[in-house]
Amino acid sequence: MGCISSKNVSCLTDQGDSPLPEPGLLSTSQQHRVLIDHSLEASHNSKRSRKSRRLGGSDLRIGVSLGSSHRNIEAEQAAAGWPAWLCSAAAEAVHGWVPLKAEAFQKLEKIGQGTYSSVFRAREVETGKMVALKKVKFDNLQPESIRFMAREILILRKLNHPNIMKLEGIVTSRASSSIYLVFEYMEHDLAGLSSNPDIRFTEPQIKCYMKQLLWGLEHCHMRGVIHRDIKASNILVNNKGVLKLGDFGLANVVTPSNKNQLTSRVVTLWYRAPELLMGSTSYGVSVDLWSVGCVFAEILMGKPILKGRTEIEQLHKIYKLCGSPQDSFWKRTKLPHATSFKPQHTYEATLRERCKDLSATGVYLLETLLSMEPDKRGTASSALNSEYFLTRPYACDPSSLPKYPPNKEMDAKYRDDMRRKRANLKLRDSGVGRKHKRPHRAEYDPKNYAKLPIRKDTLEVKNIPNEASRATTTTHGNYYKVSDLPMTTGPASGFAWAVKRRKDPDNISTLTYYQPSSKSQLSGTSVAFAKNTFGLNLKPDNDSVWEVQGNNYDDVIEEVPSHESKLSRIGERHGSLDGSGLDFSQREEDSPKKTLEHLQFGKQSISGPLIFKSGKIDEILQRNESNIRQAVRKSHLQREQDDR
Ligand SMILES: Nc1ncnc2c1ncn2[C@@H]1O[C@H](COP(=O)(O)OP(=O)(O)OP(=O)(O)O)[C@@H](O)[C@H]1O
Repeated sequence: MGCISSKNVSCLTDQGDSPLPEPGLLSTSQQHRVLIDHSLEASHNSKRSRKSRRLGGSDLRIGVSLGSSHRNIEAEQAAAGWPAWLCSAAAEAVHGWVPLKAEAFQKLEKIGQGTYSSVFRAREVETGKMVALKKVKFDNLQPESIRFMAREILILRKLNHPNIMKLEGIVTSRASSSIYLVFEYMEHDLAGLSSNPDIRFTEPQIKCYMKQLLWGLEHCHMRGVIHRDIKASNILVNNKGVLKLGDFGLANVVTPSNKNQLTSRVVTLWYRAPELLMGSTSYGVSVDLWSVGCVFAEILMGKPILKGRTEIEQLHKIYKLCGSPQDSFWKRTKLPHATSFKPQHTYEATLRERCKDLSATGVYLLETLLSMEPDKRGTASSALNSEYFLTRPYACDPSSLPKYPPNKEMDAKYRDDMRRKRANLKLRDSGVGRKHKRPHRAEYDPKNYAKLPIRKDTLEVKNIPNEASRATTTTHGNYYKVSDLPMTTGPASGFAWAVKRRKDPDNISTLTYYQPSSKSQLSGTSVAFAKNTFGLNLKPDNDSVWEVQGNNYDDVIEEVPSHESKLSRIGERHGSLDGSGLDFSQREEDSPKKTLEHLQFGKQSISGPLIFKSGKIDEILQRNESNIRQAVRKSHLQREQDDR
């Protein structure tokens, strides 16, 4: 199976010079040849590609860079069956391929729900082979979101390794506004397996998974690809014990010569490296190594090790686990938010205590991967050469791994939900919600935002579905139900800003809104706090609420948020370290229309730093809580319908 090259097809299928080949089966090597032959070579040589490299900072740019006869290529692609919207926005991604037909697959059950996609198990009719179909739907066919997905495709086409999820083809039809990416079917993901109480991995098994993960990552890094969303649910495992790294939706390509800035709004919160939390825009592949460390700890312990709900809580947990950085770090660091995150006192590392069962070589590797300083994390190759893998017990063979019943993050969530439902029936009624739900990269539903009656004069947003918006939302894995939220800063907080905030009586039990047009009105706390307390920029008819710099795709592939754009996110904020800080965020998924209406507090729109007294807030929050629940229910129902 697979998309076949429109150029190679004649010799493959013996159809002479037929310009319209039928999709068919290709051997792996043929498919590989197709991938190498086309697309990327073209993109590297094109003028447009050089321009976008200059503009945006990656040597892999999405854009039409197919040489002089762009129109011809579009026509050729249209003739091959690609929809016009796809050819015009992302010709490069599908260049040399022909689409697979929907009828070639029998769609079975839904097996995964991502932020931008639903994943289904399906059977290839002709061969009976199981595949995973990742349905990517484009609201309004916005070119930015199409090109965004195109980058994922291009990166997948660039990679070819047994431990990297292989893109086998693309299903689409001229009439449809969505496409299906076809992947080999994987029975499990590491989130589902490691959280299953019935499964406890042995050391050889853990070594086996870790080695495969590091091999896959080494392949990416050697090709300049930073994954930027490594987490247990993006690591898939099949019944032969083969592990594959998936979901390259946030990946980007960096080269040594490429000095452009990257966005720090990447990687799901629990797996996010400290330098990203501190706002680094010049990071490298070591952010992936940090995430690998988190995954390593997760499969050792059977649960995620750093489950922060806010950026600041995440860093606090990191300090408590790995120790806070030395004074010398704070003196020399130039990370934009470092001072906001400097703890008042130092923390000793507790990693060794928490990993008592792990061998010394394992602890050493884990400590290396979870080094606060990126350049101490080593590389995927050095990790593979570490003593951990070279000492007994050695990694087992993948084929000797037990066969588990299908187990995915989704199954784990279902298990959790059922357990929670049973145990928390009463709590739910009194408004207490989930606190540590596994974070997704993003959790918002643009469709619902689009209809909001937001006043243009008070709220603004720039163009959206691009990497920055997608990345920005990564932090929305963390959310509280609003009525849970403690409204004062607790005494245990050790961070400078939190202490400062306590000294300011107006900042206790208040909500401070940011008004884009009046920076001077930010409340007395640090900007770092304010930016995440409640920044909201909205546009009346846009698909999203995230503001990013630039609205040209090439410009925004890597967002470097301005001061203001950083202030413009809803739902992400610095909470207090002890969880007692002011918090008014909610899941994006949980906060569609109704929620936002209520963020305006009825008819009162947000037009400045509004201060609410705490008593009122409780009342408002309770009202919001019930409205949020209603809205969530509606949006889930809607999503279910859409998926059908
Ligand atoms: N090839 C596959 N085989 C089986 N299941 C898969 C496959 N690819 C993805 N899934 C399942 O679907 C889920 C979502 O897929 P994916 O992560 O690619 O989507 P996404 O929209 O990028 O998600 P997220 O927002 O969580 O990053 C995965 O966690 C996994 O459980």
